[in-house]
Amino acid sequence: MQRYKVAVCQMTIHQEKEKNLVRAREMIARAARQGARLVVLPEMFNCPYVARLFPRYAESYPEGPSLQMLSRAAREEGVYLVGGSLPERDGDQVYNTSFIFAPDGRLLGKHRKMHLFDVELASGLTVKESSTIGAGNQVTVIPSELGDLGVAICYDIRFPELMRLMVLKGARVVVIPAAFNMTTGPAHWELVFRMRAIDNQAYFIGASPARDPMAPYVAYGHSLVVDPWGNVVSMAREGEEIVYAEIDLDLIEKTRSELPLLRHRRTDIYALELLAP
Ligand SMILES: NC(=O)CCC(=O)C(=O)O
Repeated sequence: MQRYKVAVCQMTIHQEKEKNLVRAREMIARAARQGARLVVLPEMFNCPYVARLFPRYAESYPEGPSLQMLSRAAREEGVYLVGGSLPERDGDQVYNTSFIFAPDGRLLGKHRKMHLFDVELASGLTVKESSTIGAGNQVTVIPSELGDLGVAICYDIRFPELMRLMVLKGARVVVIPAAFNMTTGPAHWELVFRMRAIDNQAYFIGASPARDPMAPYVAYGHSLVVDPWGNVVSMAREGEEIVYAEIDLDLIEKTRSELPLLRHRRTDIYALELLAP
């Protein structure tokens, strides 16, 4: 499929998990009715973005209610679904994980956030994801008829090595469930998505929660789709909404043939090496 519609669901996240599942399900249905083939939810879509709460909301695959809902929604609506992320329990460990489903409800793959957001910003914002969750160690690229999908989570986008590894593994559309905040969002959100798209000549899609000024962590919003030339094709404002964009896979080839950055890399001089399996 060379052209298709993507829908990015910028949903408000509530304390109650059940409310989040109902809202996500409604938005997926609405996106499908508008003709979206790929639907994307934000980071930690089923729980507030508060590290100490992650274990309480954590679920295991396949029985977790959020995971059941995602699989069923993908099947009932006939869409590819990047289910944002949620706290995933695996034995004693919890991860910040994105699960990706096919239109028949099958799990296509998952990405565990690789770079944990542990920061103390001068604005007063302190986050320590590593206090409750573990880091993933896999580069995630999912073959699909929509063009191979690279998936990473929020802070992961700041690491150009990971983005480039995904693209070298074939990713043409990179999907990033995310939740930048009111300090880093205005400064870096749009820039970093545009820059990664320009570097890699691929589509970059960022899905944020809607901004809730009363939340313990205030998300920036501004979910967006950036094309391989670095143009912002579509961008949300701060409130709850679904933004749509057309993905045109031919534009990737066109951009790469006009400006062959990937071919012009001096791999005789430097290398990017994947050390983990
Ligand atoms: N949830 C996150 O990883 C936040 C990352 C972030 O805000 C950033 O600036 O990077």
